[in-house]
Amino acid sequence: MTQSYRFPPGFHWGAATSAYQIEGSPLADGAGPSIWERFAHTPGMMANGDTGDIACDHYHRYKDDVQLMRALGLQGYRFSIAWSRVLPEGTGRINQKGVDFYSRLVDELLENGIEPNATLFHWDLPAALDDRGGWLNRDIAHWFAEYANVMYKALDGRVKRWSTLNEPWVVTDGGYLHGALAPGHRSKYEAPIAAHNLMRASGAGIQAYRAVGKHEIGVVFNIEPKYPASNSPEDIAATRRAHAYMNEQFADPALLGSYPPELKEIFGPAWPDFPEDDFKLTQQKVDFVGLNYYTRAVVKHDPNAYPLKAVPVKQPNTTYTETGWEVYEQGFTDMFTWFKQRYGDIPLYVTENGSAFYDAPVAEGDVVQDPLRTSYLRKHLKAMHHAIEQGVNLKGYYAWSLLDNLEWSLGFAKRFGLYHVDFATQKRTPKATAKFYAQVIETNGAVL
Ligand SMILES: N=[N+]=NCCCCNC(=O)[C@@H]1[C@H]2[C@H](O)[C@@H](O)[C@H](O)[C@@H](CO)[C@@H]12
Repeated sequence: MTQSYRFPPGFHWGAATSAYQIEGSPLADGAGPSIWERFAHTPGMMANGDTGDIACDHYHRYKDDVQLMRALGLQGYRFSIAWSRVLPEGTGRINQKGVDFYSRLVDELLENGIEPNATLFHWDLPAALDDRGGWLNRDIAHWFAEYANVMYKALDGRVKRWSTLNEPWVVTDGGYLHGALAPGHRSKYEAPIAAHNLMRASGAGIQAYRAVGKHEIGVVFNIEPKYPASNSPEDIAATRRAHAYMNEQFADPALLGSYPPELKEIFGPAWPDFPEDDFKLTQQKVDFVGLNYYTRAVVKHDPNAYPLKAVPVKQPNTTYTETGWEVYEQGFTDMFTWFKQRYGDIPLYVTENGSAFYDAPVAEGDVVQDPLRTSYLRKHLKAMHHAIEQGVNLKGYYAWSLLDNLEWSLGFAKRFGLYHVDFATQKRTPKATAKFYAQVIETNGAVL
């Protein structure tokens, strides 16, 4: 009997983006600068000197982009809100024109039968708050709750699914430890403090929602399953450290109210003794958790690797994407199994999954042929279906990304979109993967 890949009735199919990566016009209509506005305009920080000044011009083209979503039959759209568009100084004065943009976007989605899924923070912290210490200042938990309340008041009731943060690991690893992302710090003393305050802020945002919210709120983590390069005790210990650092450092304070012991092992004296009371804030009941999956890592011990003493090992005879990530769909299934075992049967959404491959330019009206991206999607949807068959409480899937966009400091060259964007003309062109995904949605997976 051939395997059926039909998903449960009501499984939710969507696509995802984020504000700084697609909107453009970062300072329009009274918006304040974010740390990404500053970082992108700092020479040497961005590939090819790319910035989010225009990006996909979604700030002006959002109605047309909603029609692209409708053409795929999307049931949901995950977007983020630029904090400094609505609170130019991060706290205090509200910029109503900024709030109005997101209100118009939500209404456009609802009018087209697409469910809005809003992320409050997708890395673009207001620069004014960074000037006050940003994620290193414990007060940011209150600043974030103030911002969250402004958006709950403006959009709740129309937005039925909220996320506090997107991928706090990337914010601290990229923005505070290695410096490759905004705000570009390089300190193993700052990274744990920023990580902890991110989870305090997320907890404060969830608490604020419980007072006024009518629907669902959760938090989004990137998970990258780790596999030892050998059975040596050193490699197994290195894998354990890498797993705790990337996959447990944020979910544990949110869902267990504690940190894994490996973090003190990794950071040593740079790991603060956080007040026990903090975990009463970081640990809040969530309605769902969003998991972003791209790849796995095979890990070996390396005494010179800072600060993990662990490094990834490139795998032979397999496919890697343009961002250097191994195509490994078994890791997708393994991720769900691990998550359920450690944190219990919390409703889950895949809030991001996708791949960057080179896309050849096409003639007018054609479809961009992207077989490697279609293969990645097909393999990962099947792997996700296996997880559901194994009893994982998975409610939906958001493809990353609706559009080719600004891949942060890697610029526009790394293309994850279901739709190709010609950034010189802003023309959107569907890729073959978009057509395939539309069939997946129409048949609820039966076409896989
Ligand atoms: N090494 N390594 N391993 C993989 C670690 C992945 C960490 N980066 C992400 O998950 C980011 C997430 C982000 O939300 C989005 O804004 C980004 O555009 C995508 C694509 O990059 C993904």
